[in-house]
Amino acid sequence: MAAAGASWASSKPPVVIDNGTGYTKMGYSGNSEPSYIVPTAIATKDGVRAGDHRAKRTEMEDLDFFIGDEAVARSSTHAVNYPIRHGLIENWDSMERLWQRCMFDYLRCEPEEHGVVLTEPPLNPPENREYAAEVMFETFNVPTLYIGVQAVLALIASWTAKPDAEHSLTGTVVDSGDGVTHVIPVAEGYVIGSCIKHIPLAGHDITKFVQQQLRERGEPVPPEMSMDVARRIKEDHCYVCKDVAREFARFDANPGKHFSKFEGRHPRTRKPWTADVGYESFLGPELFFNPEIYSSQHTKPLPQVVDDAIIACPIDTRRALYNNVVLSGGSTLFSKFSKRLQGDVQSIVDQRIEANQASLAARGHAVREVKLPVNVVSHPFQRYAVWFGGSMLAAMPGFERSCHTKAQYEEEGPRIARHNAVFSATM
Ligand SMILES: Nc1ncnc2c1ncn2[C@@H]1O[C@H](COP(=O)(O)OP(=O)(O)OP(=O)(O)O)[C@@H](O)[C@H]1O
Repeated sequence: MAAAGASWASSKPPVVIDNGTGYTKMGYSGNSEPSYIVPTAIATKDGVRAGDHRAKRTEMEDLDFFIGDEAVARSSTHAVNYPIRHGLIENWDSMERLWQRCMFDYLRCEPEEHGVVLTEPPLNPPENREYAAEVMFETFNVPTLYIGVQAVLALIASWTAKPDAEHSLTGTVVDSGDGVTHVIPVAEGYVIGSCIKHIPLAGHDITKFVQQQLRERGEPVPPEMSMDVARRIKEDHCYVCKDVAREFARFDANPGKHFSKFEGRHPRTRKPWTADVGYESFLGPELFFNPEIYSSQHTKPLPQVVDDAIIACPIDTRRALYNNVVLSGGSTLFSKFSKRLQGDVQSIVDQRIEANQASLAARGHAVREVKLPVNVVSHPFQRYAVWFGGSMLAAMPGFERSCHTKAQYEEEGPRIARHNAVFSATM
């Protein structure tokens, strides 16, 4: 929706906040990195949970609370709450408090002087957008608000991978963060909602898997540190291998060469300990490609899910969707992730083409060579691609015309946020 006659209410750069299930990225538009990445967590005084009802808000207002790493660190004295589940805001009171700290304490901005860009997951209910608008315009008094679709922002961020190429808003976004992995086809800036696929495996599951492997091997990691150590091992040591059977054989042939060490200190006694890091370094990310090693419920490999999503899309979009598979989110950062994904999706596509051609030939039809290239795009901003896409978008000339304004909100109410601005209006 273009804001007719809207003027850019402030010359100050818009604030961009991408709230993920695990981590919130926040900063100012035009920057290449968020100013802060903190856990999307809030800690309130023990026994007093962050209210589930807005009615409770006033009596909670003065209570002390913490967000981010400070909240996580207070898990023994406070009730820690994660207001976003599977990408969707579930606890609006907590979310409002989290935004309050983001703006006033982290970004140190006066929200009434900055436009705000928020992001939304695929299939976000319109009521959630209305609610976000209500909080932003009424509680924070922001002059303008834009709610960007995460997959579209991830596509914009991927332009940095090919600065000279034509900027495309058609592609398949593979977004894997902490809580969920989505495969989202986007055609000319519009998410093809009916073709989105998701798998219930993401970074948190890989961390749990690594933790389980360390535990089963009896590594001397203090139990209270085990989740954090598993996460650090995952982030620093894990990689995607080409062939899991061959990788096992390589390790077994020379364990001394392939096992590495992780050293730490006991949090209370300060006694040093050392753990071996072994098979989990390639088995962790293997969950994406062979999920049955972790879950008996979800067994479809990610490359197959990507292919299923694209095949479900209109035929005239498929070539472009295969040609621009874009990665987004922390759990796509494993070394060689893009290469394996590209190779595996390409194999699925090639096998299907071959089978089709064999069947045509068997029926006496002429067969011509068909090529359908799969291209997986990775880039340096993948970790916070959605945030970065929001930052780029909000710095584009004319962006303000796509924002909802305070004046519109006052005239029409929260329903102005039901529909997102047509993205191309800003380009
Ligand atoms: N270098 C890395 N290698 C592998 N995983 C990483 C790396 N850096 C961060 N991660 C993982 O990425 C995940 C966080 O990613 P991200 O911030 O994209 O998720 P989110 O936006 O909070 O979650 P969601 O997308 O599910 O809402 C965590 O599980 C984290 O451990």
